[in-house]
Amino acid sequence: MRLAITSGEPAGIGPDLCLRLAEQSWQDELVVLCDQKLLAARAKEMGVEVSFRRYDANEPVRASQRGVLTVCDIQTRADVITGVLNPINSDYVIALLDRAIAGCGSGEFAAMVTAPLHKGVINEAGRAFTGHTEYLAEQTATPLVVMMLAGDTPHGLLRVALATTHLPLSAVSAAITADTLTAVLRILDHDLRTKFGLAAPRILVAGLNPHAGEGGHMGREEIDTIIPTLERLRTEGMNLIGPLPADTLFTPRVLPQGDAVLAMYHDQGLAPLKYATFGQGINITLGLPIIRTSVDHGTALDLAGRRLDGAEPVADPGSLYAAVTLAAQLARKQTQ
Ligand SMILES: NC(=O)c1ccc[n+]([C@@H]2O[C@H](COP(=O)([O-])OP(=O)(O)OC[C@H]3O[C@@H](n4cnc5c(N)ncnc54)[C@H](O)[C@@H]3O)[C@@H](O)[C@H]2O)c1
Ligand SMILES: N[C@H](C(=O)O)[C@H](O)COP(=O)(O)O
Repeated sequence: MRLAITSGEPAGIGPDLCLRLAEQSWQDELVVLCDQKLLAARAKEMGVEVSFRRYDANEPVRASQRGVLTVCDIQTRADVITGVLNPINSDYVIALLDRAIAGCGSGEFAAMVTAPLHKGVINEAGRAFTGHTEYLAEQTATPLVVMMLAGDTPHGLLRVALATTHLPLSAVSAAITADTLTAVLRILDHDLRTKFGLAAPRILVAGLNPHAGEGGHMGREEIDTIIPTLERLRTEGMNLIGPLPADTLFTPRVLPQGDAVLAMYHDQGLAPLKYATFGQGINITLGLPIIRTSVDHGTALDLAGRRLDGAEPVADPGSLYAAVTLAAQLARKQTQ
């Protein structure tokens, strides 16, 4: 298998983590999409010993050797200062994504894995951009996709999908309609079956309001939208539990009752997930025609370029390793 790894924001930890993929060998060919000059400079800064092999799409797919990084060289638009954002390089970040999406679409790559980018600096460069998830949906002409993050906790694997993604909190209620909730739950149920092999996935659905609305006394979204939608989808055979009060949903007694949680908005679901799994979890876009996984963290500008000599904390590559491993598993499953 050949997997594309986009290195993300050049001033952040994406290039550092990509370099650290070469700390082990991989069964698959990992092709890092990055400016090779930037990787060489960052390796020097971090004290990493690695050699680079230029990617050639016409060569046969090969396993990745420890100590060697295969690089699809795409040049930054301006010199990179580690830890310092530069809007001029936003086009470069987008070019990495476009190259990976095109390669996944043509079959050149079996999957894409994304290192973190910085949404703010891309907007500052004049491009409306809310995240990989939404960009991938747009670029693959997919009307709706679902963001799901997952990671191991002491109580078992936790999967959290989101009914809404990157939007202001003030816009969340209006975004939760019967139609969108229905579409999100259909994608989640379908992909839990097909991608994760769950024959009858049990989905714990969070309410939106405190105490799931307290019978309508603390908000009506549960009564007006969520409950009727869940009832309708249950008649189609979906195993849906809820709406449950979100504050006690993420507790060891409730979580084992489901295979995944559907949270109504970003921080409702991701705050408990990251509390339990940060640095080791993965992000996957469900409902896409291509396979895309990602890390569970952002650009961590404060950690970029740190030397690996143990003198100070460095970015943990665990989540990128987990995202690559999952992408390869899903790609393999798809070809079986
Ligand atoms: N997949 C992605 O592209 C992705 C995911 C999350 C956030 N972001 C973006 O990243 C930017 C910065 O976001 P933020 O500051 O909210 O979150 P962040 O994850 O970059 O940083 C939050 C904290 O976690 C630490 N941290 C992050 N990754 C780490 C790692 N691998 N190992 C050890 N510590 C780590 C940071 O040093 C910081 O203290 C924003 O633009 C955000 O939108 C991108
Ligand atoms: N919501 C994600 C998180 O908090 O980890 C993150 O912002 C990444 O989103 P995209 O994969 O859509 O860029």
